[in-house]
Amino acid sequence: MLLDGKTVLVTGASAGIGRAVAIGCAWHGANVALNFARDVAGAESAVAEIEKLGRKGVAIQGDVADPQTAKDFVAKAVDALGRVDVFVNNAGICPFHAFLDMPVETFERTMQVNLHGAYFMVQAAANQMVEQGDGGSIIAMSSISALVGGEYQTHYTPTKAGLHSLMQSVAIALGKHKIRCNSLFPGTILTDINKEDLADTKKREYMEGRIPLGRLGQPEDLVGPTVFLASDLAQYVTGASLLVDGGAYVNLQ
Ligand SMILES: NC(=O)C1=CN([C@@H]2O[C@H](COP(=O)(O)OP(=O)(O)OC[C@H]3O[C@@H](n4cnc5c(N)ncnc54)[C@H](OP(=O)(O)O)[C@@H]3O)[C@@H](O)[C@H]2O)C=CC1
Ligand SMILES: C[C@H](O)[C@@H]1OC(=O)[C@H](O)[C@@H]1O
Repeated sequence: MLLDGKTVLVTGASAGIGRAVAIGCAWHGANVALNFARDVAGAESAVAEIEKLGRKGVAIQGDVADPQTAKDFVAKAVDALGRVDVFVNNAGICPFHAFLDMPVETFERTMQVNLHGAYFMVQAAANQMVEQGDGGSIIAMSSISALVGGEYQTHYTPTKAGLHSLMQSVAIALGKHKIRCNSLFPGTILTDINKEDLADTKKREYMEGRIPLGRLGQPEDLVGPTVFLASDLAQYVTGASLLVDGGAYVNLQ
């Protein structure tokens, strides 16, 4: 199995993409520690799924916007599972809002969760990998939004571009430690984050119509790309990004 014997940490894994990726990594052989903020039942059921696959799973609660959460998550994951081979920075929010009257708190919270939180999480995971001395893989759940704009996402798209920029810089900083750092760029994936936005049938049909593969994404669509970047199949891939969008980005006209 591609992730046999590896320990994977995933942030924001009580629901959506993070949950699918955590369970998917276990399916491919990994033990998994998952971070979440509020959804205890979601996190516990993800651990139950991981254990059903015969792997170890542990759920650790913490708000990634607090820099201390990063140190605590990595320390508790190492206590429970022994080490960190793969770190998936996935936790994120996207409270859709117009630009001209964006509340300061919405802007700041989005930055703190999506970008500041990622910075300290990646730093904590990288320090653990450096201490272990045998490399690792860091994967950021960035977005197609790192490449394109969104009218109601002016606070969000910069966090996704920033996340990819962080991966590019840490790929250089951590290369000497054999730690690879890459970004995934999901397109529109059906999860709670956009449930309300896509409840608008006209918008949903427009979005679907833009996708050459003919459908919006499901959280499970991110499992294969994550496992690839996590595994030794990607041993010479670092500082890279991979679009997982059914072809939406290239469909201009
Ligand atoms: N869905 C999409 O179309 C796309 C999503 N992405 C990115 O993928 C990632 C996952 O999104 P998605 O699965 O759709 O979203 P969901 O809303 O379905 O899930 C978000 C997850 O993040 C957790 N989370 C939210 N805030 C925090 C926090 N402060 N600290 C720790 N955990 C937190 C939630 O946990 P809890 O509920 O327990 O708080 C939940 O487990 C995000 O970074 C998003 O930007 C990128 C491109 C497209
Ligand atoms: C939440 C949105 O539906 C989703 O988030 C992203 O990053 C994608 O670009 C979509 O806009």
